[in-house]
Amino acid sequence: MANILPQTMEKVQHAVLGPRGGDKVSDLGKNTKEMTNKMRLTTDYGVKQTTADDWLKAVDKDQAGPLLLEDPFARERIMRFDHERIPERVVHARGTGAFGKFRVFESAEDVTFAPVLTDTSRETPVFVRFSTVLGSRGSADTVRDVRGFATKFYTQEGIWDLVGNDIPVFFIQDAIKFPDVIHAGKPEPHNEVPQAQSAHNNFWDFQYNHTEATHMFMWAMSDRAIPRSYRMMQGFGVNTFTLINAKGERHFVKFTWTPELGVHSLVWDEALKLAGQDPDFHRKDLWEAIENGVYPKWKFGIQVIPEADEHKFDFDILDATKIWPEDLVPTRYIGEMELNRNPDEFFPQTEQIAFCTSHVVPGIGFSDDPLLQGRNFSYFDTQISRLGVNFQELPINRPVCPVMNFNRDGAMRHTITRGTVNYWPNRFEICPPASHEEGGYVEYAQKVVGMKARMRSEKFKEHFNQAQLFWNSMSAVEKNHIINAFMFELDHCEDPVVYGRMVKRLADIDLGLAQTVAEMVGGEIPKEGRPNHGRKAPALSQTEFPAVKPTIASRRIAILIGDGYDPISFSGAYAAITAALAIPLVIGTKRSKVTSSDGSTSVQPHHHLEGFRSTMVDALFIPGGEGSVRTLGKNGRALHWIREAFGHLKTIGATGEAVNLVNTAIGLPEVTVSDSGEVHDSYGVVTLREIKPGSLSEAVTIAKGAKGFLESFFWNISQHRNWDRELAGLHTQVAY
Ligand code: HEM
Repeated sequence: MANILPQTMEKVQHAVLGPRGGDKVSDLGKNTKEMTNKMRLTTDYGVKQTTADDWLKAVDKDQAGPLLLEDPFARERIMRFDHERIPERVVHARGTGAFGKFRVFESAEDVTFAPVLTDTSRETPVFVRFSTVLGSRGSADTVRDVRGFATKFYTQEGIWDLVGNDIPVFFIQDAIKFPDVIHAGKPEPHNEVPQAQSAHNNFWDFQYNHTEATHMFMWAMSDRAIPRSYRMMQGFGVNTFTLINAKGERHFVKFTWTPELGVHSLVWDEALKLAGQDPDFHRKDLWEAIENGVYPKWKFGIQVIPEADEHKFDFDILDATKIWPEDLVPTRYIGEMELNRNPDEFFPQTEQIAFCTSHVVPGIGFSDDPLLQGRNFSYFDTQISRLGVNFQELPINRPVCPVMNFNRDGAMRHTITRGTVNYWPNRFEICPPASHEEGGYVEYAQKVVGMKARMRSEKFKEHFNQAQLFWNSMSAVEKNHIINAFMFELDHCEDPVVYGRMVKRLADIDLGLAQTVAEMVGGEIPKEGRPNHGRKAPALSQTEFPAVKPTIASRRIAILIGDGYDPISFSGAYAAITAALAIPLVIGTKRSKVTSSDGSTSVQPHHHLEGFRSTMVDALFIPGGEGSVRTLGKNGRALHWIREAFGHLKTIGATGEAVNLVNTAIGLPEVTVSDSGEVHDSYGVVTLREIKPGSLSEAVTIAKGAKGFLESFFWNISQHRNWDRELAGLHTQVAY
């Protein structure tokens, strides 16, 4: 293969195609309108209308008459509305997205010539869509499911779509199985139940019968499947792609996103409740963070294997049910992405965005991964039925670089191309193919040999080693959560054949796991299992991914108050929470004004106790004040807030009289509280009985071993959840 010089290529392209704007937002500006009160209502064909309320009728002032079909305005409104819906995505139907930017801080030119991965001075606009897989468009955000993490890079060389998930492996090795795995997971065909759930017979029947899914279902039962936020998930390209460098050498590659805020999850009871209490929880969370200027960021990493090393591993590196363990192939972090702008309108942006794994730019290529190759066919094909053959012309999908070719016509064609020819070769030499040097995409000259046969290479047949590796690498808490997930899921399978077999399958991973689950779900308790190799791998447990630096930024912190609250603690905590870029949410016994103990101040709460729930916040603070605490103590919902936050392992802070309230509500001897001017931290319950001037200062440093009340409270919140509480079994002793 000839050498390719990216800089030359870029210069030639500029000369041939003209200057190019890298700014997707200004590109979208061509199609964006503002609505103002200066404008007047018109039909779609531009004629001003005098009413938006009355259909033209045969009518007089005493009698209603029939509507007249002749009214073009009314007909336009109704017919236009009748056709508003388009098919939802066949998978990943529910999602949300945001704009942002991507930049490499370390050039990967040793392995690729793609400027998006080598040019450190370049900022590439992106749009990211996060999603669940199984649920329909109107389903809930917090269900147990894989999350999609799809990134559209608007590069100067064309669109690169990196269509990944928050889990690095997949259920199947060969794309031909995709309809089966999705049918088995979606609602069952006879009654369309259950919605957005894997907890049913068909899902688990398939998992048992299809052993290559074993590794993936372990991930799907882990905390990865119930993220706290899209902002706190890793992303993985999953499939094996290739990178080609300027010398024409090829490397295999896997792509990874790692969040700056750390990888964090909900707890299952919270996820279950949120699905009903706030089905848009993740959607709102991303929106709120961006609106508040707390922009989520991810490091971009690559794992790279030289072509010559393809067969050096005991697994096939083209098998999407396998990870490349980091001790064998370390991740090299080379870039960073920030999401910093919410869409203007959901439908033409987040809904109409269309990702295709087949969209890659020069310097990036495919591998023979049999899942990826099927995906490369499927995405383009599905966009044709969802959006139409001209889907790439839609504003959100069109590249920021020039597009020119002989594709023509089709439903909803927008582009008007002047000239007399629509074919190549033509006598004018219009729109010739680009040469290599001009940036034309050149397939890597890969030698292909083989028989034409429906088979996979030998290493694809091993299905359990990495499922064991994953289980062995989990922390004690994560193992508990996986056990509980199986207990829940298999309890929802009514067919004893399904749960009985699944328990046997678990013995292929770990006998103790299988026995514990079997006892709970009612399957026969296995006596022996497949020997566990005992190996562990770094970077599989999400405890390996704390936030880059301890922070409470963007965390929601509820402050519970009633009339008679202590104004000093209240305002001290409120100011410090705000200064730390977290979100204070005042939850009152009512939403009308609540007055402080000395009558000096009053505050209008954001919500009242019934309207909002502890599930929607990360932590709880209750200031003292005799009257407030007395009222809260008699309010069952307030007590439930405290107990539920405790059960969900959240940090709880209390000062003054509220210390006793918290102590009584939790009611466990193991959880102790402050009885003086000393701050006390017991299992993440942070209390201070006596408030002195300066006890709650606004400037808080978040660091381990903090002594002050807010320091200790914030440090606990920055750790996400109090796992010691769970390890001591305390969370299960409180009713919530
Ligand atoms: C490595 C495994 C896979 C991953 C990581 C993955 C990821 C994703 C993601 C993130 C989306 C949502 C895109 C969006 O937000 O618009 C999606 C949609 C979709 N995926 Fe996959 N997928 C995988 C496997 C497959 C396979 C094997 C097929 C078919 C052979 C497939 C077909 C589809 C289809 C048809 C859609 C809907 C696209 C649309 O309507 O816009 N996926 N996938």
